[in-house]
Amino acid sequence: MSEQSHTWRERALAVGCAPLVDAMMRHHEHKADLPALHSPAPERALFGPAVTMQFLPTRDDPAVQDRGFGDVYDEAVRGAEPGAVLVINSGGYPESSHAGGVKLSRASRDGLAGVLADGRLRDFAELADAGFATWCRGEAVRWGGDHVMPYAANVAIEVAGVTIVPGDYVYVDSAGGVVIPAASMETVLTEAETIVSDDEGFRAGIASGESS
Ligand SMILES: O=C([O-])CC(=O)C(=O)O
Ligand SMILES: [Mg+2]
Repeated sequence: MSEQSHTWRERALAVGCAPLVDAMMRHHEHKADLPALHSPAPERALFGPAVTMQFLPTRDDPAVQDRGFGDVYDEAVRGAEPGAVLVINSGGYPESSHAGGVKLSRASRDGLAGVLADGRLRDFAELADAGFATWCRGEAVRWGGDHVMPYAANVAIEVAGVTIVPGDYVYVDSAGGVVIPAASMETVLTEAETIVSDDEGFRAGIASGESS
């Protein structure tokens, strides 16, 4: 992870999700917040620059080629910095499995910060022991390859009604998530820190009876 990303990670974890969402809303008009998601290790927050895998509904004819998870994954992470976040869209089937412990063991090998999937994932017990953070729509037991297939790497994708482009910074914890354009990171973090310190002031005012 670059020095810059490392510093931003520390600062993002210190402020948490809601202040980051508030700060995004002060600087951008588009929706950037993600709803609360599921994780095999919910105490592990996820932060880092996005690489993307675009899933599509499965087709069984040669007009749309199923490239396989490994090929699309390798293309997505090629050149990514350690500490990147693999982001996967639903392909229209958020209840179907998009990957599991075996496919995602690549994220440990490549030093990713973790995975954000707008679909379900298999093997939560395995993923809980992996050295990265995982957030998704829930656990699946059934293979999902007859519903969705990985199609393209590092294109813009949609997750929970939010556009994510490669290089955006993604933050997810047990409260929910937020997607921050790289060019806005410094501004949004500084704003979020101001919101946290303002909130401390409001709380003190309420406790002392000075604030109505
Ligand atoms: O079989 C699948 O597609 C997903 C899975 O369980 C794994 O990657 O371990
Ligand atoms: Mg499995």
